[in-house]
Amino acid sequence: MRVRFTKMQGAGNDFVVLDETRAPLKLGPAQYRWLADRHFGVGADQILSVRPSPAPGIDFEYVIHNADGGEVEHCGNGARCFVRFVRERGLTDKDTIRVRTVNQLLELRMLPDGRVTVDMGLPEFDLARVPFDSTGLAPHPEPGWERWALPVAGHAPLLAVLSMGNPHAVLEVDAVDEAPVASLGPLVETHPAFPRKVNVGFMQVLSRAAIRLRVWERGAGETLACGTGACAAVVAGIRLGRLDDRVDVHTRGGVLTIEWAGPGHSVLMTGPATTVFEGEVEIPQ
Ligand SMILES: N[C@@H](CCC[C@H](N)C(=O)O)C(=O)O
Repeated sequence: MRVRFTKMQGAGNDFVVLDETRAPLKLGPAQYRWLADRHFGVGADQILSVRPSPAPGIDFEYVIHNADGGEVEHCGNGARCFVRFVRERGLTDKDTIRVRTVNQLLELRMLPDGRVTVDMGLPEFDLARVPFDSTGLAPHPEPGWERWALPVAGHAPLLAVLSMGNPHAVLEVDAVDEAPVASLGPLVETHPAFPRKVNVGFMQVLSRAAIRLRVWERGAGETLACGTGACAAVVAGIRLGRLDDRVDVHTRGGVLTIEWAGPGHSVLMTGPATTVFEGEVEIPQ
């Protein structure tokens, strides 16, 4: 099957974007995996499929697959790339775009400088909805919240657990460059306490308005940036009393600005989104 695609990136988190606004491509998990493969396919952390409006008042629908072929709920950097994609292809000329994902309705705004602001919705702290099974684990209470010591490979990292529409665990480290992202990340990702697995953020607090962050992503491994991971880390840092309500998140691929006014408020994420190239490939069946 021959497919046209656009390669995009947001703070170094990279995507193959597919235009399904005229006709569905009907790809399966093996085909998504091939598109994401950096050796045999195009190469990407996630595949974004842009589909037509599913209902009045909503401009588009978009579907996200991780590099491992699994469908996921949310992708912050992908949402910004999605906006540039529909604008650059002339699919809309709106500055504010409403899009439905598998479990959310998002509002995205194109800024005059080319960056995009995404209303990422409300963070979810109900553990059952993350989902996180705390059976047998004792909470470590903190002023305003709690963290959880998760037994993994002889360690017990203290995790803040929440959902941004997708599941996140955030742990604080002294120096993010030395953090055990590739060794601890997959162990936490697949721990039975997270029945749908989890994205794992390693956060170094620089000041009340700046953090450094690396994320081991569920279904993709470490990426240069994770938008929902940046939101989860900042929300966790605010609830734990370490951060103010507007924070610059320094990732290995760029800076994302996250704002959260507290419970009951949506998280706002602002950052870059860039088209890298367009192409056409024959996907093996
Ligand atoms: N890179 C994304 C997150 C993509 C989905 C994630 N790996 C998951 O499985 O939930 C972002 O920018 O948020």
